[in-house]
Amino acid sequence: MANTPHGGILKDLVARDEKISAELKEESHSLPGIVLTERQLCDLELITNGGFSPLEGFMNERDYTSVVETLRLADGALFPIPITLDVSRETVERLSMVPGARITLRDPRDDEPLAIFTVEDVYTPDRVKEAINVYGADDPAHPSVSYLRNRVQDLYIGGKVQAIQPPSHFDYVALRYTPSELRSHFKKLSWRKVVAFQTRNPMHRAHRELTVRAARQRQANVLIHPVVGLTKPGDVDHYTRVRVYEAIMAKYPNGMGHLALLPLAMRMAGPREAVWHAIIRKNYGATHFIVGRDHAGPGKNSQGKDFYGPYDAQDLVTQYHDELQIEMVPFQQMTYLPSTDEYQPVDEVPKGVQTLDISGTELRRRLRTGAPIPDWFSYDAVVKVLRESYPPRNKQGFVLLLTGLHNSGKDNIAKALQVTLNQQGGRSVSLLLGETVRQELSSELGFSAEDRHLNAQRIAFVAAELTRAGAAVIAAPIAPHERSREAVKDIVLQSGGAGANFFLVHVATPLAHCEKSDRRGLYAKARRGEIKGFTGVDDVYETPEKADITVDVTKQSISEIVHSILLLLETNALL
Ligand SMILES: Nc1ncnc2c1ncn2[C@@H]1O[C@H](COP(=O)(O)OS(=O)(=O)O)[C@@H](OP(=O)(O)O)[C@H]1O
Repeated sequence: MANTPHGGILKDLVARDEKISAELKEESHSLPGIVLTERQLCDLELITNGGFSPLEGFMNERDYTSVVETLRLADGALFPIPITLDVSRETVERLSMVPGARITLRDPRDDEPLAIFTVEDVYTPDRVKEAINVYGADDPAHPSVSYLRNRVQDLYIGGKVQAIQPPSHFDYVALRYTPSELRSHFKKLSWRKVVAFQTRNPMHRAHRELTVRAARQRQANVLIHPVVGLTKPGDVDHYTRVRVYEAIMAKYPNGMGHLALLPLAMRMAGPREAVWHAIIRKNYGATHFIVGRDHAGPGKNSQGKDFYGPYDAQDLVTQYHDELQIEMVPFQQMTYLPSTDEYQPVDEVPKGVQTLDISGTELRRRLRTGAPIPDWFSYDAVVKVLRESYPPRNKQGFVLLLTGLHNSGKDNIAKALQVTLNQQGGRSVSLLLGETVRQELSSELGFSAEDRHLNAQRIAFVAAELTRAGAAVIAAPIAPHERSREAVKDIVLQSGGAGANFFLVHVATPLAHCEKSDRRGLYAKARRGEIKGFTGVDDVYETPEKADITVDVTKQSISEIVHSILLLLETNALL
């Protein structure tokens, strides 16, 4: 038997409105619409599937103020996190959002109408109070306070929603359960007690041991219920995590555990968030809920101290225990005992018995360097998934941007490097010579500063896509402007995936040499005025301010230069 939903009734608005969804959809086409943010989309999904029961919409001013001040809705029901729909003043005016107005809420990914919202009120939130009461401090080091200050729009609109359809998902569809679906699943399997485990991190053996132990002690089953909506910036992406969870489910005793994904936008609100998580798990039918040490903690504040005490979350959940009607299971820190090859709660290990642990930082280091991760810590299948997503440096992609004057030798260095890297093997090597790019990608561009910048950005786009797939990219445009070279670096580092690396090589061969040895005669043509705006003749080449390495073919042979670039890669552990 699944647990009773919070407030007694599961507010499955999708099921409630199913009979009129076709009419609602028809109506939505003629209504003004707003495109939701990613966070609002996650919130709407949980409002309409019943995960946020007893909510039936976004909070009006009375509920919002009451939640911020007392952790309760205006009718007294416990609900610790404000669920609000923020819009700009301009939108409120443009769409005439007055009480009674109906508005279509649209999916930001495909513009599909998801719900119709009826405006109850429009109000100005007290952001400072919201930050202090909900997150504990008006400190922008807290990701939700920073979000509140920088991303949240001026006004909140309160009101109920009618569901047209749930947001569509194309990833891990079979693992996405609504509260009703999960409840049916528990019923089908005759699960009476279910211990839910919240996580936003990859799971290893210690997590498996602690959840199995929690379930055995209570003769319950386990629901692994990870968040795949929005988590803390910098977390492991959910694609990787779900593959990890799938791998670890196979390690549970037969029939004990079930994996379901939760499309929640976390707020990292520590104690209040733990109470909220308990309510959500109750709505999904769980009878027990594991609350961690520093549960949903955002890390350090701007003074370098933790935002919340390690047990604040457990204390607050305990405080509301009677109302919550879900049993809190305090997270037990598990540690490995090599002498008996088993895990035990840290506080139950007899004095003098050796224990082993690997910290998160150490694990990341081992993944980065390819160092072994022992069997006692994790499972081969889990490590394999993590290694695929976080390849060690010698498998990561990189971009070498060779910049220099025409005929500076950059093309010859690039080609020689390509051959040398191909000889080493292990990565596919791509060469983006200036002239090739001009022919294949930028044939309509000229040599104005703007066109050169655009050309550089196209190179960066291609290079980032290739590095993300683990390739070595050698790009050799003239790239005469600092701004363009910086742009290439930014694009590669931002879009090139977790392990993108960028190096700037300045081929600083003096102009006189470039010109004298130019067998194609381009400099001569430029001097005669037959080519206008030629770099080094009548157009500027800005010397790079921060090259990783500077080379010059009048001082070194091509093979010496290639060797020094290989040493640069070697020093960075990329070879
Ligand atoms: N006005 C002018 N200035 C500079 N270069 C010129 C110009 N017109 C044509 N070319 C030839 O175009 C080749 C490719 O230039 P790039 O795309 O590398 O230049 S840039 O990075 O966009 O500045 C470049 O060849 P490489 O230096 O061999 O790549 C030049 O030969």
